[in-house]
Amino acid sequence: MTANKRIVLSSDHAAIDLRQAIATHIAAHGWEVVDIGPTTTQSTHYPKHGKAAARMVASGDCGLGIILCGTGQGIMMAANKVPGIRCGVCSDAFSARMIRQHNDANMLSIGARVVGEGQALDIVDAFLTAGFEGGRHATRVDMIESAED
Ligand SMILES: O=C(CO)[C@H](O)[C@H](O)COP(=O)(O)O
Repeated sequence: MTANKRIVLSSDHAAIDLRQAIATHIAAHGWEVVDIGPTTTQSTHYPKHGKAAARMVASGDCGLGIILCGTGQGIMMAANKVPGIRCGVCSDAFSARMIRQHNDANMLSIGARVVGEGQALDIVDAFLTAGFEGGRHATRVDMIESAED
């Protein structure tokens, strides 16, 4: 669990409807949603949306972030270029729980062309209710965060 209950959401054009469904769902569960768009299905470029959301998490403005594109892959790659971001793509709830418990992920990426709304909401719930376990996993996360060799 994170103390900062502000969560940033963003996507590209492929995931507008699913992003809005997720925003409604998590707002109903006590999260302060910061939805930075976009709001239309006009074609756009996922890297700028992924990086914008990632910067809000990296700065501490938001405790967590959820980002989406068609597969979840491209926007995840862009977010992970921002220092301090650990973002995983998940298509199942088990993985979403584990990226919090073992990897201390601070962002979740979902593919709107991969999973349906019900599955996506299960993934989001798993991500938001799990907490980092620390211990041996902290050693490994520190290794991720250390300078590349
Ligand atoms: O999944 C994505 C990136 O990983 C994008 O959503 C996808 O590439 C967009 O494709 P298109 O411009 O054909 O809608």
